[in-house]
Amino acid sequence: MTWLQTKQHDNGLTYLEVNTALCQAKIYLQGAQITEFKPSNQASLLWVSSANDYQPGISIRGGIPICWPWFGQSTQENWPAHGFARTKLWHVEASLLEHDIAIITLALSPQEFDCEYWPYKTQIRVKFELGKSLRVSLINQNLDTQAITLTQALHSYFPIDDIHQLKARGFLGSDFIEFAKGPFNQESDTVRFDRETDRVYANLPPVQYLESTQGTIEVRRAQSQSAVLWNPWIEKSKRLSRFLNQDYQQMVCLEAANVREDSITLAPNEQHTLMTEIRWKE
Ligand SMILES: O=P(O)(O)OC[C@H]1O[C@H](O)[C@H](O)[C@@H](O)[C@@H]1O
Repeated sequence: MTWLQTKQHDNGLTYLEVNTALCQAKIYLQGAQITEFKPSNQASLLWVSSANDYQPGISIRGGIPICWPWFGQSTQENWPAHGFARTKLWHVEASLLEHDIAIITLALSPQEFDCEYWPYKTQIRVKFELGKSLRVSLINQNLDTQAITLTQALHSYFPIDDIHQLKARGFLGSDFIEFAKGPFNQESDTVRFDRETDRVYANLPPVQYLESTQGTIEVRRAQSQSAVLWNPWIEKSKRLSRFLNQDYQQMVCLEAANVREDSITLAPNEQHTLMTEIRWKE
């Protein structure tokens, strides 16, 4: 059996299935969204809601949605939250297996760019490196004649056996904004969860740990000046699409990002790569 297969979900979405000596994974072409990553002999490292219905044109609730070229709500009324890249159809630009590491690059074709939202010539690619760890790089290049400014996030959803027991570590010394208030100084290294949490962190160290009874997930970021930590808790869970009321108990998002004051400005021809790498801590 080949290590890479192209398959189709019953609802029509195309995905890549990866099976190597080191891991199994699924990557949807819509949104360049990885929904499954399981290192061999270890548990899954990504969470997807069982309420998800994999419909064309609708972002999948889980895995790693790509938020681009803006994060959160747009300043423009009625523009989609988290940009347009997460619902567009990407194509496979390259795939190879090197020392058992699967390397797959997806790109967004120029015709998939929505000129209403983004009238600039830009190239974006997502490179997945799948081994014992998962590395995701969002590569932005400005092909325009003017500078462009964008915000972005790799919106990773992680599986947690019980949110009440979770200790998210590695936050000491950072600052965060929450619900339009702050910045607050993060005074302890560990964050615990007992309410809706929706923080944008700045000055955060490059590695955090999600420690729960099933193990510790290590989350690394590079060229990421911000990170978002999110759990919708009880009330917001009821309003979220493709999300069960009790799903908040089993997930947390820790997102490698460049948002708010940490937006990225690219001069003509300039390139920027946002990266996150996740693994089970040995
Ligand atoms: O429902 P979505 O558009 O996918 O957004 C899901 C969540 O994304 C981020 O983590 C934001 O900080 C949250 O405020 C938002 O609720």
